[in-house]
Amino acid sequence: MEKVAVIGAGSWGTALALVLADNGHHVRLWGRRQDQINEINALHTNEKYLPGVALPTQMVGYTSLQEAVDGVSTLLLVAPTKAMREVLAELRPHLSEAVTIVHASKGIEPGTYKRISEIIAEEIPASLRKSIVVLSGPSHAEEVSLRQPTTVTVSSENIEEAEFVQDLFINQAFRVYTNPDIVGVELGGALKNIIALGAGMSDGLGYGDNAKAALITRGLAEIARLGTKMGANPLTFAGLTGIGDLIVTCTSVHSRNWRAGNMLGKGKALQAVLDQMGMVVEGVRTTKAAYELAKKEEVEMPITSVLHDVLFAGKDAKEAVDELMKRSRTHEVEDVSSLLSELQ
Ligand SMILES: NC(=O)C1=CN([C@@H]2O[C@H](COP(=O)(O)OP(=O)(O)OC[C@H]3O[C@@H](n4cnc5c(N)ncnc54)[C@H](OP(=O)(O)O)[C@@H]3O)[C@@H](O)[C@H]2O)C=CC1
Ligand SMILES: O=C(CO)COP(=O)(O)O
Repeated sequence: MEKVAVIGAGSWGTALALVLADNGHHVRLWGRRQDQINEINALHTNEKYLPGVALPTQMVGYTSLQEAVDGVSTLLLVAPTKAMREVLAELRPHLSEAVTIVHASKGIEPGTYKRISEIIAEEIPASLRKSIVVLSGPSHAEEVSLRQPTTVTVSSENIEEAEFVQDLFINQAFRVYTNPDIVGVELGGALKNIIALGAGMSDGLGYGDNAKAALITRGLAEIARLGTKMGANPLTFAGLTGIGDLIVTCTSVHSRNWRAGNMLGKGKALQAVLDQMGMVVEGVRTTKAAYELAKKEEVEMPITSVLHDVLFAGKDAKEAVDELMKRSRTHEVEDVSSLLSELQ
């Protein structure tokens, strides 16, 4: 059995800690608020983030990073993307030997356009890490904590380390696959949150299932377009961390991105929505990062582009949909359009 420190005691960190504890591992869950950690240790609950869920008694909460990481073989990072660098910088002095570093967060850093594995590689020296492994896929914490059937993918440049992490997590309710395409796995997980905001917005505007199916399908097309430009395997977007996560986030009431989009579609202002959510809505920052990255890389991302304008430039949500519908006609499959333009 392994000693694992889970860094981030929000919904997802707590749910993943529960999977590890179910598998018999020694789990330390780090959070920054003493009241929350007292609750986890005394009452074995985390009511703010996973209401009604009884946590295993062998899961121990810490507010000291030093104590949480002392002697562990594996770190699981589950902080919001915007806090990742700060958490890693705080963590670094407490690491004395190389550990396996897993992350399960979903985002891209605005300004640098770095994926989280790239941020980890920058912040933690190579001598202190055995490998960096990404865990991603269609997996809402609320369902994982009820042990409902869930599938995810782990990805690393080091296949043995990916398999080590697969073995840490896999159980009857939580099935884990491996995929060597770390770029595709991370980008699929991050970019689907943009489309989920759009799907929520479409529902909030009162549009139906046709519109949502269009957003999911054309959303996947633009995710794959940017992803392949950044070096991903296009087939990854047909898998759990691509279409799988896109479906769950665009259609589940558990999705914070969908819920935030829904409120925006009903006319609420962005800041009011974020204040009301009280949980991380990664899609907002990721929209900004992806919009800028797509411009830089000259990749067409029409849905991301109009969402960017709704979130950050005051565009009306209904007008954004009209704009998407009025775009000039095109082929659905890009290879066809490039072939035709070559023939012309
Ligand atoms: N929830 C889910 O089902 C899933 C989430 N994810 C991803 O996991 C990541 C974390 O999300 P999730 O757990 O849901 O988020 P939550 O909103 O549930 O919790 C956020 C957690 O991060 C902590 N936090 C916030 N800011 C900082 C900071 N500056 N330094 C340290 N800790 C901080 C919060 O602490 P505090 O309470 O003290 O504010 C809280 O513990 C995201 O990238 C998300 O996309 C991926 C798959 C599923
Ligand atoms: O990534 C997730 C499910 O796979 C969680 O999505 P939300 O952050 O929108 O809740």
